[in-house]
Amino acid sequence: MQQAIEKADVLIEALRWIRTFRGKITVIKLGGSVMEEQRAITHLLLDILFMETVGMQPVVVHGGGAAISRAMQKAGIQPRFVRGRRYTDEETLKIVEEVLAYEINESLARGIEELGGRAQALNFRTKNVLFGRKLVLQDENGEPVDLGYVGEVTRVDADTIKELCNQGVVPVIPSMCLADDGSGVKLNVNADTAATAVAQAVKAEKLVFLSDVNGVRLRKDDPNSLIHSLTAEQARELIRQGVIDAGMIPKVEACLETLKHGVNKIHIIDGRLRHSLLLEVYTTKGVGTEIIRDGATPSNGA
Ligand SMILES: Nc1ncnc2c1ncn2[C@@H]1O[C@H](COP(=O)(O)OP(=O)(O)O)[C@@H](O)[C@H]1O
Ligand SMILES: CC(=O)N[C@@H](CCC(=O)OP(=O)(O)O)C(=O)O
Repeated sequence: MQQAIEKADVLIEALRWIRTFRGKITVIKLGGSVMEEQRAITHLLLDILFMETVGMQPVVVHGGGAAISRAMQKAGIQPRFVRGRRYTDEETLKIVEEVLAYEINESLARGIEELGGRAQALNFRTKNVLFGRKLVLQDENGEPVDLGYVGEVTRVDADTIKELCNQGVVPVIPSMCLADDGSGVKLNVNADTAATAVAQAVKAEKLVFLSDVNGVRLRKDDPNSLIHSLTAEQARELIRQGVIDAGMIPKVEACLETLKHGVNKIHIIDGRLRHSLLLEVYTTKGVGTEIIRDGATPSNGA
C-alpha cells in the first residue's frame, strides 16, 4: 500500500510541472554518446512520448558523432576534428548524410512510432527545416580555418516544426542544413549548435542536452560534485575559472547564447540514466544541471 501511495505522490509532484509546461515546446538534443546504447534510447523515446502525451511539445534534434566516425573508419577515412568540428570533405559529407540524416534520423522517428506515438523525420528526403551557410572559423592569427562542408544554421522553418507539434507529432531533426544560396549544397552542422538554433527559432520554453555526464560538476571527474542550478553569470565565472572545460565549454556557451534569445531554462543531463529526461523535467529536484537567466528563480533543488 505504502508503495502505491508513493507512486501517486510522484504523479502529484509531476502535476505542477505538467501544468506549467503544457502547450510549450521543449527541444531535446540527443548526442552521439547516448545513442550508442539502444536501451538508453528506448527509455529516452518513452520519456519523449510521455511528454507529448501530457501536452508538452517535444522536438528532437540529434547528432550521431560516434556512428559517423565508425562509418568513416569502415570506409578507410580517418576522422579529423578542428576545434570540435569534424573536417568534412565530399566523401565524408556523403557518409554524414547517410548515417545522420537518414539512418539515425529515420530510426529515431520509427522508434517513437513503434512505442505508439507519432513522429516525423525531417530530412532532405522528407522535409528539410534547417538552412544555413558555410561556417568560417578563424585561427589565432585571424586566418580562415578550412572545415570543408561544415555549416552554421541561419534560418529554421519554425512553422513546419510548430505545426507538427500542434498535431501531436514529434519532429525529429538531424544536424545538417541546406545552403541558403540556392546551390543545393548540404552542410554538416555541430548538433549542439543546431539544437540551439532550433530552440531559438521555435521560442522553446526549455532546451535539454542529453550528454554522457550527469551535468556540470564542480570537479569534472566527481559525479557527486554536480551543480544543480547555475545562473548565466555563475556559468561564465566557472568557464573563466577553468572549472568548466573541454567539451563542456561549447555546450555551456551554446546554453548561454540560447538564454540570451528568450529560452528560459536549459538542462544538461545524463541521457544514459534511465528516465533522466522525465526526472529532470517533472520532479522538483531534477537530476542534472539547469542553467537559468540571471535573476530567474531556480526550480532544480535550490
Ligand atoms: N565541469 C565539468 N562538468 C562536467 N563535465 C565536464 C566539465 N568540464 C569538462 N567536462 C567534460 O565535458 C564532457 C561533455 O562534453 P561532450 O563530450 O562534448 O558531450 P556530448 O558528446 O554529450 O555532446 C564530459 O564528458 C567531461 O569530460
Ligand atoms: C560539424 C560537426 O562536427 N558535425 C557533427 C554532427 C554530429 C554531432 O554533433 O553529433 P554529437 O552530438 O554526437 O557530437 C559531426 O560530424 O560529428
